[in-house]
Amino acid sequence: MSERVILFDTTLRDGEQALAASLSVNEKLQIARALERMGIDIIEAGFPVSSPGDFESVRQIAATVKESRVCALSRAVKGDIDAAAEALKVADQFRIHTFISTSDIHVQSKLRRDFTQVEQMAVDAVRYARRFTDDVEFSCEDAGRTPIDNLCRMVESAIRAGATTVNIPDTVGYTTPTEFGGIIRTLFERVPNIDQAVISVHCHDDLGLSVANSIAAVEAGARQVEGTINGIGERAGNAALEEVIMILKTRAARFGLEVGANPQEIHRVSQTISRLCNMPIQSNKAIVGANAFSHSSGIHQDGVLKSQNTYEIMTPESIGLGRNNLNLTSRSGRHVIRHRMAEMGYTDAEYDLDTLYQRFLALADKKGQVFDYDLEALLFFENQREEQEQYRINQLNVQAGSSHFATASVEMQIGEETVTEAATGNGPVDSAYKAIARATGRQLAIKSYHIGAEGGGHDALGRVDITAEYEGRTFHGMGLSTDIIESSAIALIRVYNLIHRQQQIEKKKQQILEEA
Ligand SMILES: CC(=O)SCCNC(=O)CCNC(=O)[C@H](O)C(C)(C)COP(=O)(O)OP(=O)(O)OC[C@H]1O[C@@H](n2cnc3c(N)ncnc32)[C@H](O)[C@@H]1OP(=O)(O)O
Ligand SMILES: CC(C)C(=O)C(=O)O
Ligand SMILES: [Mg+2]
Repeated sequence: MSERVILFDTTLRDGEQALAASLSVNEKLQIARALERMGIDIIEAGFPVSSPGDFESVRQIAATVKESRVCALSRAVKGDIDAAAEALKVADQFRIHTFISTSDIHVQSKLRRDFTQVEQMAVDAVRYARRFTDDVEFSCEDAGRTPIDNLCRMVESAIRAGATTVNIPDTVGYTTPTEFGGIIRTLFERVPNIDQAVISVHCHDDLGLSVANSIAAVEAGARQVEGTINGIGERAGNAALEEVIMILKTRAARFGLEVGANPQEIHRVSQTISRLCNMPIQSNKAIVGANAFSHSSGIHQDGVLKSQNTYEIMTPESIGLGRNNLNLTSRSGRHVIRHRMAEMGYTDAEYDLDTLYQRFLALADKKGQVFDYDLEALLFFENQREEQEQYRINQLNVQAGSSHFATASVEMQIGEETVTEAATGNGPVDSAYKAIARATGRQLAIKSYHIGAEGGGHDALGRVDITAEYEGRTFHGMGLSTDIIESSAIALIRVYNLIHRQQQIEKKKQQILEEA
């Protein structure tokens, strides 16, 4: 049997570090479940010591995800490791990932210590983490700029202390493929106990080389690759895992390495993450960009018509595109909806068929044909609704024309109370937002507002993404509807509910502190 490359996804940790607004617990759970369905080996769910919200999402992911191993990050600090272990302990098996910098610049300027002290901190942290689990990963932060003698010394010490995976990050995306592959090769040549741990890599994209560096490392013997879906992450991002997967699959004959993930899930996972993270995908992005499988020029089109492999090294079907040939309309029944959901990987337990079907019919009546992404959008909103208990819109009416102010009236449910308000504004969205703000009694600063379309053609769903600031924190809300004003209102209500939930979490934390 061939060797295996372990896939480690850090979308929920490194990826989330780069978002304008943090994800809610439910959004993180939805992403974790999509990654699990895709067959990712290790899911880094967060950095529990960093906030009560992150702690709670790691805890819930550890309690829910069964097929992938859940991991959490900690500095080489006891309190961080305690928080990670506490959040993860609901799972039967879990990984603690602890790290500390090894490069001269980080050791001296950031940690303000010498290398020997840092080495001792790493050893202590790994030993301490091993008290909670036998799966401990240690990362040498900024390994790409670390003098090779120090790197070899740190890797050897971490393994001796009990690290079962040692990760070599190119934290600032500084190295080139030949250089980075050379570092991994040197570790294999010089570290005497290296065969007692899996060697992992974690590359950043500052010079656009993260995937190339990861592949060079695999060629040199690394057997875990860390990355994120769509390459999101700190600054220019992390290695895009979908690219790593498709390189190892498409060029399987060259690498001869097994990868567990199901590539047919790639398109959907990528779309889900882009939508929830409010991170659009550039159209020419490899594998998941809108143009990745389209052919524009005559000579190419002629070639593809004669034989697809003239210009396609992989098929769109291989990443889960274009598998649906059953039209979904208001004449469709529950069986086909269930069939499509199962094809997309959703189990019956993950949604309520009757509720989804009723919402599907309402959409099909408005829109005609309904596509897979519409079903996913409906499910996404069903999940959001479950969370949205504090603020709800009962009715929203807007009047707008070219010659006068727009007027909006809204009836809202705020907890147990029904509140009615009205406002005028510069346009329909402005007036609706003012009426909603009056009803809630909370003023937000809207920092960005984007309208887009989900799906193609004039009957696409209108999608609105907003970011809004409240008391120094940024929140992201997304709304989808056939009516763009409704989408705008849904996005805003989502933000109000996120603020409410954040305040509940803070309150709970305060209570725990007071009781302690
Ligand atoms: C390369 C990476 O992606 S690393 C992960 C980055 N992710 C994040 O930082 C997101 C989560 N971070 C946080 O929530 C906060 O930064 C916390 C909770 C971890 C720490 O917050 P604070 O205690 O306020 O410290 P702050 O972030 O300002 O500074 C970091 C401190 O940790 C130290 N530190 C940094 N990395 C490590 C490490 N791996 N091990 C031990 N100490 C470390 C720094 O030297 C600094 O210490 P100092 O206060 O003695 O100077
Ligand atoms: C915490 C480590 C693995 C990291 O994200 C990095 O070095 O980029
Ligand atoms: Mg990183």
